[in-house]
Amino acid sequence: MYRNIQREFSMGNDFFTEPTTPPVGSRPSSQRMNGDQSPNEFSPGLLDLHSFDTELLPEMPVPNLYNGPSLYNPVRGRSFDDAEPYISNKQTGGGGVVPENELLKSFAGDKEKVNSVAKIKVVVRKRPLNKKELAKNEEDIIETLSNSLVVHETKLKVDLTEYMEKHEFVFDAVLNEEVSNDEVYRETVEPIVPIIFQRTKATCFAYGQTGSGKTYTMKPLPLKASRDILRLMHHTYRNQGFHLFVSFFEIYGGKLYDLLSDRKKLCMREDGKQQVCIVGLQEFRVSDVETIKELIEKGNATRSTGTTGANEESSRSHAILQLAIKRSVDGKESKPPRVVGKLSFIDLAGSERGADTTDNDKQTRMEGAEINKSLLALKECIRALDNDQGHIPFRGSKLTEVLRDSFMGNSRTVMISCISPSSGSCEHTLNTLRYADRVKSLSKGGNSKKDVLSSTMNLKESTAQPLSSGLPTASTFEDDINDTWPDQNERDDFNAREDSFEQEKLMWKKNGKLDQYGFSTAENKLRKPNGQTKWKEPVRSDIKHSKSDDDLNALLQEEEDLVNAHRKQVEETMNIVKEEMNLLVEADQPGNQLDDYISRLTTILSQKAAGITQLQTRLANFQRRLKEHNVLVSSSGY
Ligand SMILES: Nc1ncnc2c1ncn2[C@@H]1O[C@H](COP(=O)(O)OP(=O)(O)OP(=O)(O)O)[C@@H](O)[C@H]1O
Repeated sequence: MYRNIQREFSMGNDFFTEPTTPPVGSRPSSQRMNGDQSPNEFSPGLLDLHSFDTELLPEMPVPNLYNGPSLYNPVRGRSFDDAEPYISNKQTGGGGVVPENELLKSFAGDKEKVNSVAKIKVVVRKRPLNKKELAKNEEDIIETLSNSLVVHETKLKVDLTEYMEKHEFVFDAVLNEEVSNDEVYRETVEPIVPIIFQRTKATCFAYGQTGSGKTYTMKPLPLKASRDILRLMHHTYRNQGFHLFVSFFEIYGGKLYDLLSDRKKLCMREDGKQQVCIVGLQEFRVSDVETIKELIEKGNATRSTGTTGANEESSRSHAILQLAIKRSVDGKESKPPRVVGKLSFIDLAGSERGADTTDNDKQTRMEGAEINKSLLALKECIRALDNDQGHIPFRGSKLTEVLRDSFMGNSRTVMISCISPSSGSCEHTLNTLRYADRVKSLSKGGNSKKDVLSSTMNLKESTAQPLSSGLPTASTFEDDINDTWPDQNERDDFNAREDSFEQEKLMWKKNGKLDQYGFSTAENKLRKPNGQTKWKEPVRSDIKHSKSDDDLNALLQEEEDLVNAHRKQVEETMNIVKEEMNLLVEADQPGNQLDDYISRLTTILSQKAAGITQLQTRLANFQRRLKEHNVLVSSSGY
């Protein structure tokens, strides 16, 4: 009776009203991966923080890419050294032919279609079995259909015989192992490219266990998106003062590092208007694809990697690549351009880091804890946004703090859940799919509250960037600090610490060796939890990180624990019920032993009661904690 458990989730039919690409089909995986293939494509991805000026632009016309011949030549053979931060506004030459891009074309002149792009889209991508998995005779347990998939989990009965449990999930799209990166782009990012010219911020992130294909999936996306963005800028929006900016940074162990500036440590600050700024982040103004490619390659090469049992090239950091579209005010280059829209790509660290770190050192375990915290907080933020919750728990982690403005207002989110097909990864795969499912099931499409939030938050760009200077945001943020930090001592203190940090970095460069993670040893000492950083984070009177943040983190963790305990209890109950069924069958047999029946039934009932009581206690404790923090408004409110 309980051999097959089917979980069904309804699919939000709210994504594209008229998909221009046919649903990507799937077959049982006959095709296997020929070893660990390295993508022959470059770059991974990343994110941004400058809010944008909602009043800057009138309603923009929806782009029509196909007016006139292409002047855009993506390859210009420019070396990275030529790419100064803030590259001058050279038009590209050449006569490359713009390939047909059906989806972008379909947006032309149809604002309704722009609005119809759902707020949240959840896509699953299954990779092929790799060499190691094949060598271990691991099986492909994922059966994919057009927008659903079934996980075939092998389980053991009490008598140790095997049985199959099926878990079925439905998402906006399911991409099987035969789907190319081009198709992934068409399904995920391409639909949102045109709307970032419409004062929209969009975020695309990949989630999944180590080695599931996040980097492989994310790498090509920013470049493909840049191509389409430049195409729009060079045709539809030609001579309209639009510029494309690229930045690339990572969050490692809760700290920010600039991947385009020698892993320079960055500070994230929030001003009184709750606008988030990254102090010192280099932004490069770009006008051709080749330069973007070089920047992305440089960032990827700088990204932290470490070795784990699951994936030797495993990434321990969240990498955030942002493409910002800015526009000069009144088309005049003398004034700093303002952000119109932004597309952020986030290649998240492996989702199971905590579980994978038992054999590693303390620092690795701490990294795992930090990663888990941020993934949990990310889910909570998406959930809160779609639940119309007044309070969005951005401060649950550095990742969500940094993403804050990308989730506010007229935003779009695309989540790509990457999964391994192998039987050995079944548990992690189910966790990934449950995470994706929770994000999806919370998505309701339109959400008026978010728009209310955006207008009340007064989203304005806080880090004006001088068009002519080519300077990164650091210098301009100083002005912002001077404006918003009334206390001169605090400002001096902050500046002194920044100077000291820069000097120390020079010394590391001179003397230091890089450690296995690509960090200098000196930098590691700075980061070590026991040694504590040599200076504290700049203290701002209007930033309250302290207790409320800790409380929030603890609550988020408790909630996750409760859900896990519930899941475990359901599984245990099912096992017990199976045992009961067997007992009843035996009781019907002639000559059964009454004593045996009574004693086994007693045990079974006690087990059931104990499980329920345990869960009730945990639930009551959690409800009490929520009430203490004024989170729970009704018994079903959270
Ligand atoms: N769809 C795919 N087709 C072919 N090869 C793939 C695919 N997805 C992943 N791979 C290969 O699997 C290996 C692991 O992928 P990848 O590095 O992208 O994993 P990851 O999820 O980013 O891992 P980590 O979290 O540790 O960084 C790589 O060798 C990659 O080339």
